[in-house]
Amino acid sequence: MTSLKQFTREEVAQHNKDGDLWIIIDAKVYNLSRFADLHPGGKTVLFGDDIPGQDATEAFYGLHRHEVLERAQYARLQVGTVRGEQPAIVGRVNGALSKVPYAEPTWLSDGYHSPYYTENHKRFQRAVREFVDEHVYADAQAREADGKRPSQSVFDKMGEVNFHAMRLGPGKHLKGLTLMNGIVEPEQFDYFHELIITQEIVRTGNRGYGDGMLGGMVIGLPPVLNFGSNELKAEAGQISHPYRIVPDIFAGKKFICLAISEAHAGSDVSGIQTTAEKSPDGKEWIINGEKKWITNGHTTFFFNSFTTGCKTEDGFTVILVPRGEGVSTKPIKTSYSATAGTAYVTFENVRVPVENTLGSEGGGIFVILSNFNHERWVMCCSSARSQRLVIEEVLKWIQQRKAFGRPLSSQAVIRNKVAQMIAKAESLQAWLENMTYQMNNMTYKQQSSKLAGQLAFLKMYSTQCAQDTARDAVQIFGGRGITQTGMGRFIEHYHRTIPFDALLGGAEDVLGDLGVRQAMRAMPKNARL
Ligand code: HEM
Repeated sequence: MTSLKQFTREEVAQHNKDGDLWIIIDAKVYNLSRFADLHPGGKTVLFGDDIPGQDATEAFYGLHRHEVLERAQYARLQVGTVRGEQPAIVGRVNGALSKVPYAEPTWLSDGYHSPYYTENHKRFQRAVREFVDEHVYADAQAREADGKRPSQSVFDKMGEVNFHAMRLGPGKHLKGLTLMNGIVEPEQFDYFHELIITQEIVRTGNRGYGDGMLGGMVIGLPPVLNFGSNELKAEAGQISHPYRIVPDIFAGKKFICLAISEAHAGSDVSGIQTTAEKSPDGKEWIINGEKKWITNGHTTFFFNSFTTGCKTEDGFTVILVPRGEGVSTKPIKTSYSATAGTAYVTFENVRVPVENTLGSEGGGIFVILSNFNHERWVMCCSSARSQRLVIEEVLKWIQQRKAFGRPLSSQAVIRNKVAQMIAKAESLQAWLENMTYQMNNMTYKQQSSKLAGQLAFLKMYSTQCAQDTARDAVQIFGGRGITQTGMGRFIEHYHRTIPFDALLGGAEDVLGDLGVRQAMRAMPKNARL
């Protein structure tokens, strides 16, 4: 910036015609003379009232995100600054907390208090935010745009600080690992640390990328950790055996996903038609069938494994199937996001050792159910945080966008919609933190009996709120809320991808029903009005 020239406003005003066009945006002087013909918004708009040679700050921010000016090809249009003036508008600052009201949960907002978070959680949050902003954010924007899987370099970087391992929550799997460069000890790592990790990833604003970022591992690996043999998991360091997958998965070198649903079976696991039969010598499973809607099934095609639900002689059995002969995947086009790698997975006479069985033969339902509470809680963490991101986008938009000569925020109907969004996001986070505190203080068994209903309700309510918020945000952003580039790009993505949350991990109605049935079971039989 020091080499940039300074101009008076009068000097800038001389450049006001076709072929010699300058404008001022936030005290910065831009030469648009050659760019005018290439401007994505057209040439004529650049010659509208009070634009050529003038201060176009307000007009610019009514039509563009700040990030436009940060892109290299546009940043170089800046030729100087206005003498005696300083740019005041701040864009995204890596690692920083947002100053926009309600953009951060209260525990990260100035002057608020929380009984839940320790100094260690705060330090951890700062480190994770810096990490995500520095190493993940840009990749999330680029991959969501081109529909490819998250870049291997990002998986590798995350592996270096054991990010992938931490996404599975507290537990034995963390033993001996250095977490986030040693900020938190493995024994100290709790569900609030995990909540922080999940909520910070969500801030990239790309829901599909979030799932592409090993969503399949978060649901596919716990059955291996909890029910796989030691031989199958292998200790750190012994990574050469093809089935010893855990250390490689934590390093971001191998991948895993959960392969349960099929064309005939979603919530209704008993409808599964993929079969696993024993070979004549009893040493191998021979697997045949087709799985559908498998998150990460396609994009994590290198060295991946499938935690697969199969129909066996004894009922339903879960088997770890490494990619190999007879396994093929192909992408499914959904309204969601190609980055998530949603796939068909076909098994044709695939042979795996019987040692790859997870849990007991016929005991697959238990293996799958044992995962549900954690999976739903993770989804609540991400849903509560992504709603806050929408609020931040909306608050900025209604401040900078003018309609009928006034900012959108001057319309009571708009303020009312925003009020609903904020009330929902705040109540979700408060409930979520309560649940997280309970998880930290309950045994696994207590969690199963006491939290299944609560988490079912929380997940149901999170996705109901999310859909209301998405719909209202689109109304507020208008056409830009359905446009994949430009000012409403996060809103468009959110609105398009949010129905997915309401289906995965239990559809809303099923979850509500589960919670009430559990409550009825716990009713004192002698209770009367
Ligand atoms: C440094 C100066 C500018 C740059 C680099 C720039 C760049 C861009 C870009 C990249 C877009 C496409 C946005 C998208 O992704 O959808 C765009 C759209 C547009 N720009 Fe500019 N622009 C500049 C100045 C202006 C000015 C001064 C005006 C006039 C008020 C203007 C009016 C528009 C309009 C009307 C659109 C279409 C917006 C929409 O459909 O939502 N631009 N501009």
